[in-house]
Amino acid sequence: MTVQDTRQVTRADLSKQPHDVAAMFDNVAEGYDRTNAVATMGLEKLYWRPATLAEIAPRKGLKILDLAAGTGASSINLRESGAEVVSCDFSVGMLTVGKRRHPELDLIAGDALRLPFADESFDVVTISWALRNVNDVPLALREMLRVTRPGGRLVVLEQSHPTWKPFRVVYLEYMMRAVPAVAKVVSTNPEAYEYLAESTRAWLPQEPLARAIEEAGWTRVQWRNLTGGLVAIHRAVKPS
Ligand SMILES: C[S@@+](CC[C@H](N)C(=O)[O-])C[C@H]1O[C@@H](n2cnc3c(N)ncnc32)[C@H](O)[C@@H]1O
Repeated sequence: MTVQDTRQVTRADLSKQPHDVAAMFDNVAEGYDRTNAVATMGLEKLYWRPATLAEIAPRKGLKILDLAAGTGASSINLRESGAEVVSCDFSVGMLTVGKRRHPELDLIAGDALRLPFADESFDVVTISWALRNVNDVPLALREMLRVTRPGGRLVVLEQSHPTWKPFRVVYLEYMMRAVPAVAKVVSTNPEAYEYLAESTRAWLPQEPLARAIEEAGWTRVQWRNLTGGLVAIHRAVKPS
């Protein structure tokens, strides 16, 4: 075992090394759902997740992959619709908490860059607050395309860039810098929230992300801004 293997990784950096990202989420797993609720001032539960659910339009008969599903917070409502839901993540810590909170979920350990699923296995693939964390976004988008059936859909929920410039500057330059301070009060691992803020500031705005999705082979790419672009939902279809 190397020194690298034994150290406690409390946060990843913008190179998003998979080992560091997984270890960071292992460390925040227990408090993840609570910190999310506080840091988003309830918007996550009240608005952003329901809006994403509406885009996915889950129903009985659909087979849905919730990629990077973490503690299952993004999967549970999908499952309640009667759809068949597979939740995949590479943080065993997040999956362990997810299994304890939602024993009914079908949780599978796997890497977004090398999905453990056959081609064309799913009707819909969705990924919430996680595409930003992979270190090869085009490869992740191609992997999601591979496991989706022709005509199947992609739905991505992600932090984004506010559309009104004055607010964008305040949000990205000031409010994002306050996230670690809030996390110090509500999280046992505030360093991870420094990463959240940095990765949000460095993340692709709406249009470049739409282009990246298209370049990966998806068609009919569209997006919808929520709360002035604080988050955005991108959707696309796999060519038939
Ligand atoms: C911010 S959490 C989001 C969890 C969940 N989707 C939600 O909406 O609450 C990001 C998740 O992405 C996972 N993740 C990041 N990169 C990944 C990868 N390459 N493969 C699988 N999971 C990954 C992390 O382990 C973490 O659980």
